[in-house]
Amino acid sequence: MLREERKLGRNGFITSSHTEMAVNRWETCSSWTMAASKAIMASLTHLRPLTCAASASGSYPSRIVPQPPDLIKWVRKEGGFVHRAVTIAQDDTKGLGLVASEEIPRGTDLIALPDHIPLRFRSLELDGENGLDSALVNLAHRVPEELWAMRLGLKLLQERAEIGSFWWPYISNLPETYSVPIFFSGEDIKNLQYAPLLHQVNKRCRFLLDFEKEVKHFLENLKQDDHPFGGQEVHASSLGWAMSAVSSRAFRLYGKKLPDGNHKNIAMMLPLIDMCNHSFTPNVQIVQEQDADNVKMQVKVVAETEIKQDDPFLLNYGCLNNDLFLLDYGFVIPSNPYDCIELKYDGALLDAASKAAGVDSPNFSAPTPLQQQILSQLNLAGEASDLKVSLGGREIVDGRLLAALRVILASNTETLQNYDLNSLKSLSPEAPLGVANELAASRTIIALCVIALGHFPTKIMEDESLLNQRASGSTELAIQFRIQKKSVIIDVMRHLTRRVKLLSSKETVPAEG
Ligand SMILES: C[S@@+](CC[C@H](N)C(=O)[O-])C[C@H]1O[C@@H](n2cnc3c(N)ncnc32)[C@H](O)[C@@H]1O
Repeated sequence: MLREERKLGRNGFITSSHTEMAVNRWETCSSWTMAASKAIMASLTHLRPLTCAASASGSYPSRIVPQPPDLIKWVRKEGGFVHRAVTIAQDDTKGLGLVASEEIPRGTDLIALPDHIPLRFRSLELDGENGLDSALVNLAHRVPEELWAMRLGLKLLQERAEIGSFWWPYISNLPETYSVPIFFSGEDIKNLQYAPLLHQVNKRCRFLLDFEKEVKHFLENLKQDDHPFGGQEVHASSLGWAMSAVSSRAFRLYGKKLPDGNHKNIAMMLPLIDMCNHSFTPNVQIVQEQDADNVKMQVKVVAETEIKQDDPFLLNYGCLNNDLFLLDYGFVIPSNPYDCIELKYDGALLDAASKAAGVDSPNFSAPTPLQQQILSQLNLAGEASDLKVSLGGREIVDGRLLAALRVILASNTETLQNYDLNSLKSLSPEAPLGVANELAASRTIIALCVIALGHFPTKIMEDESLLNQRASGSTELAIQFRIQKKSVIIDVMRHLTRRVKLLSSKETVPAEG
């Protein structure tokens, strides 16, 4: 069957091949914090459509078509259930969202989507090689697993291109543009000031630019009938649009039960349900119901609390740090309790921090065999070591980093003979290796924070005054992101300063002879 195709026009589907590679040097961060001290950044910015005005600060991206069909009506027409109190409304800062038009008791079913409404990549799930999808399946297999959003994105692009697609009423309601950093200008990527995120953005841009070439080459040799996008070219910008649409809206739900009893995770886009915005204190949740044969599945949204009239319906997208919120969803959460900064465990750096904290000749660079053995158990030494550690988040200090600091700063290594790894990793009020050791470890972390802050080229006050000037949406987002990173560091310093004060008051003054 020859399928009718819709032109992949406008937004994200620019036919220009002028993909610019913004090459920047990352000069502000030394290797200890950063995976890449000189990151080459590829930016998709010049593929962004001129009409695009997405930003996190109140101007909303338009939808794919100016007046898309009524999504609620469509879901009902297709056999889904939508509670009469569910309405779509504009939020001040979050784009469109779902709002309650009347009070709703806890436990009420709000939306139910039958099995055929979610948009998923079924032939990929089956690993099928059949029919019209085979070219698409083949392309999807070239996408690394960690970029699962691009796999489903290929299916979304195909449906977007096809006139008469079942999902057109849903797709036409999708935002035309996304505020994720792959679409930032090179300058705004630099404005993030945080190399681990730059590294991720760079990786995604590189992937999209390379994948564009791979897709083009693959499609060149296909017959028109087998072409997944109706003969149309696909560019990095359209691939980026699709990847962002999926990463910011898709859910990974239970799929088929595997022979080992576990369920396969299946990514799917849930029309209407994906209009719910995020909160760490949600009032609705997603419930999945499988039929008896485990073949068909219904996805529901249920009120988790009582919901007042005019309240938004809010889902928790996950306990994520701001790197993931920005990369996948294009927004940053102020005072996010899960935000953290990433550091590399590095002996020379920790020696420097310890010295700055007043420790005499610390030996992070030359641990004793017993210390080395404990570092290996912490996975901070040895062949398969993982040197990424973090500050901030729920843990405040990464347990592995804390344990390593305590162990290396132990003045009497005999105290290590009967160590308990769990108590060494815990920032409980106890000082597992004594008060003096705890003080040295806490002060070293404070010094580490000072060094980390010093690597940001601007101070929070300067950032705040930049925010008060008129900036574009992506510049604002980048500045908000880096303010939050610096705030995480300051919060860790505050926490440890309080700890030092408390410990100092407990420290016994040695009696003079
Ligand atoms: C699943 S969609 C929710 C519906 C979306 N607001 C819309 O207009 O279609 C996720 C997107 O909503 C926005 N969003 C959701 N929760 C947010 C929040 N707490 N703060 C800012 N933006 C949010 C972000 O643009 C995010 O990528």
